[in-house]
Amino acid sequence: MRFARQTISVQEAVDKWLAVLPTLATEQVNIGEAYGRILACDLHATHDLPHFDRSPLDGYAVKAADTVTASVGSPVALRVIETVAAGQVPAREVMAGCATRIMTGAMMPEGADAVIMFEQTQNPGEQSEQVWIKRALQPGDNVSRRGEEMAKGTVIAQAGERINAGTIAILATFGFSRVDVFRRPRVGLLSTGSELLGVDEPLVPGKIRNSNMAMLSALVAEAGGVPVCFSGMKDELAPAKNKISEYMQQVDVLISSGGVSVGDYDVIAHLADDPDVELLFNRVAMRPASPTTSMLVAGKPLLALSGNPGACFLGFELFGRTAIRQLAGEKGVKPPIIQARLAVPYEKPCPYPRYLRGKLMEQDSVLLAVPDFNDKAGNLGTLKDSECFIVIPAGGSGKAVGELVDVLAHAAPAWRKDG
Ligand SMILES: Nc1nc2c(c(=O)[nH]1)N[C@H]1C(S)=C(S)[C@@H](COP(=O)(O)OP(=O)(O)OC[C@H]3O[C@@H](n4cnc5c(N)ncnc54)[C@H](O)[C@@H]3O)O[C@H]1N2
Ligand code: MOO
Ligand SMILES: [Mg+2]
Repeated sequence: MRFARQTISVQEAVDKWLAVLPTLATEQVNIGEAYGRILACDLHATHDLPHFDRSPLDGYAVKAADTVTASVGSPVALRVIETVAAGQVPAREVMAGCATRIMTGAMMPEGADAVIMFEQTQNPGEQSEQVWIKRALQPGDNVSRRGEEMAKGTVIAQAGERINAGTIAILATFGFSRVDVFRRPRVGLLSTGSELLGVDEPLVPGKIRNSNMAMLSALVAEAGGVPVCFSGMKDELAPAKNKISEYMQQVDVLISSGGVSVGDYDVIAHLADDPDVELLFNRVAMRPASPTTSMLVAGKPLLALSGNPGACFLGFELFGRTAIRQLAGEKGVKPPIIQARLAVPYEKPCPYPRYLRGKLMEQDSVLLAVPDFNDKAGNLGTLKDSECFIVIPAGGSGKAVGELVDVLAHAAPAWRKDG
């Protein structure tokens, strides 16, 4: 099994992997904790929006018919009968020849069918009993009608949507102080490698500090999962098998790093021979991260990423992030592929599509993809700068400068990052 591997495409592998993931239960949370969670049911408008006719301007509510002859040279005089602030209910009906002084957001008085802004009136002093209208209005001018934006019952958000600040505004408007969301997936993290030291341990010859575990924990949290960090495993098969079975009981999905290649001590690769393991794939047509493996262990999903930090990062973005988002109930989790022009040539031929980390930038209205040439799978210094993967197709001799390439964006572009 370790050596005889069947290679499948990234697309096939992602589909196979996502297909085995369960759907998680739902729970109710307060609106204050809903940001970033995934809605578990469709939400409908509980009332018309707005739910009363209102003024979108500071001005005067009038009968449009009273203003038909009004112009700058020949303004029309109306009698001001009342002032209405936002939050108040008008007391008086606007009759012919009258106007109500009205503020932005205030309820329209009966009888009025248009609003004129202060700037198009004359002598609009607060105490004035008369106002001169300098413009003719049509019925409905400058009035936000009841239900204009949404009618009661309209679907305002759908199950599977990630709740962002805009969703929160809608929830608040319609009085949803509690909301049904999917439970956050518990994501077990496991590193394999007898060479791994804790972050606070001193270096000794032949050993390295465990960076994948810390990186994956951050990536899992970023994707909306709850990272559950298990203690690292030595490259010893029998204890590794027991530990993996035990850990899997405690989480919705287990993500491991290392031990997936063909080395003598690659424990995850050996695991695939176990009778209660259903292997989904153990070789994907891509570089790096081709040995990325996934399997069901006693029915539970295990994503085994390769130990090389760059490959681990890419494997997480393609399979880990999508899995966490799908487990969390989100719809449309596959990263959209956009096209950009290659900013510099990439002329290395490759038997598999190569996923180059890079950045996106705009120059003269053209979207440019700028590869990171620190692309050895074992390198990690520039992972922090990665905004996207630039896909160089298999075969041929790479791509020339200016050629269109597929790009998978995975992080906020630099202009959206905090700080
Ligand atoms: N004969 C072959 N050898 C290798 C092949 C191959 O096809 N034939 N594939 C190579 C490729 S591609 C990759 S990727 C790696 C995959 O390695 P593993 O997933 O088995 O990972 P390890 O062997 O455990 O480690 C690889 C590398 O990464 C370092 N590492 C491991 N874990 C961590 C961690 N938690 N934090 C930081 N760095 C880590 C480890 O020390 C190794 O240097 O196999 C190639 N070999
Ligand atoms: O898949 Mo490996 O990460 O190319 O080194
Ligand atoms: Mg190995």
